[in-house]
Amino acid sequence: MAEGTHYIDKNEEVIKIRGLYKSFGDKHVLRGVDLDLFKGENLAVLGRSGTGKSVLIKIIIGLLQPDAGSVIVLGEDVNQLSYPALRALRLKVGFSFQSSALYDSMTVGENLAFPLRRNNRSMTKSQISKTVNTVLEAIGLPETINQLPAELSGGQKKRIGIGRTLILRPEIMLYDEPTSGLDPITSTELNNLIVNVRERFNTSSIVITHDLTCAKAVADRVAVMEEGKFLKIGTFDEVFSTQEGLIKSFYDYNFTQ
Ligand SMILES: Nc1ncnc2c1ncn2[C@@H]1O[C@H](COP(=O)(O)OP(=O)(O)OP(=O)(O)O)[C@@H](O)[C@H]1O
Repeated sequence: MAEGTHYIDKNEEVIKIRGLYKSFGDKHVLRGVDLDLFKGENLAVLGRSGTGKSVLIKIIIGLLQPDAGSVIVLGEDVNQLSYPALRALRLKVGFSFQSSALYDSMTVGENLAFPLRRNNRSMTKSQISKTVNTVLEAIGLPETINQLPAELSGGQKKRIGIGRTLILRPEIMLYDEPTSGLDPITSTELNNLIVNVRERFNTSSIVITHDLTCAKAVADRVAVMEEGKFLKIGTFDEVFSTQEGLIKSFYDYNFTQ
């Protein structure tokens, strides 16, 4: 992956998951998930559709309750928090939706300002405007400030979606399929952005993706999920140096077609 000046602290887990189980009726989705995200780390979570990646993310941000196991985020046990404490924690965990989830009737600038207006009521207009400009510059789209989402390309929308998540300065970023639906060149730009975000905003991140080029470009470690647990976790080369069937087929599908 791209080299930077970041430092990964392997003594500090910003997310620590142990023994996580979740079923819906008789459908056992998570079956014993253990996972650490270290401070400063970018971790890619790979897995086929329906293996439980989104369920895992929803449990991390407290939108779903697990049946068993523990999820510690920034030192707090997500399942034991009161609603106000959970809300406060969620402000430190930015979730960047696959769909970008922008408000169509608002300009880019208004979309970015919206989370600040809602969550930082003490900020002045000029502080909000300054913060919006800083983030727009960081994501490389300052010229779009007065545009509507409908006027943006797919790649630009994804960048603005990421910007809107960054505006609250989260400590952890969760990216859901950041490159899905994008051409290879735009995907590369998104991958570079994810690497730059870590450098500039000191985030630790989980990147959910099917795109191995993305995983290779952005992640320090990759974790392959299959049937509700992690089959293998390690550097890209460690994980994909195997001849093991499922992992090899994942690799072949991405790189040898
Ligand atoms: N609220 C729910 N009620 C019932 N079943 C659910 C619920 N949420 C998820 N599931 C089931 O859990 C399984 C895992 O879903 P999940 O969305 O986590 O998969 P995924 O790995 O994120 O897939 P994809 O890559 O397609 O997004 C699926 O079979 C899904 O139908």
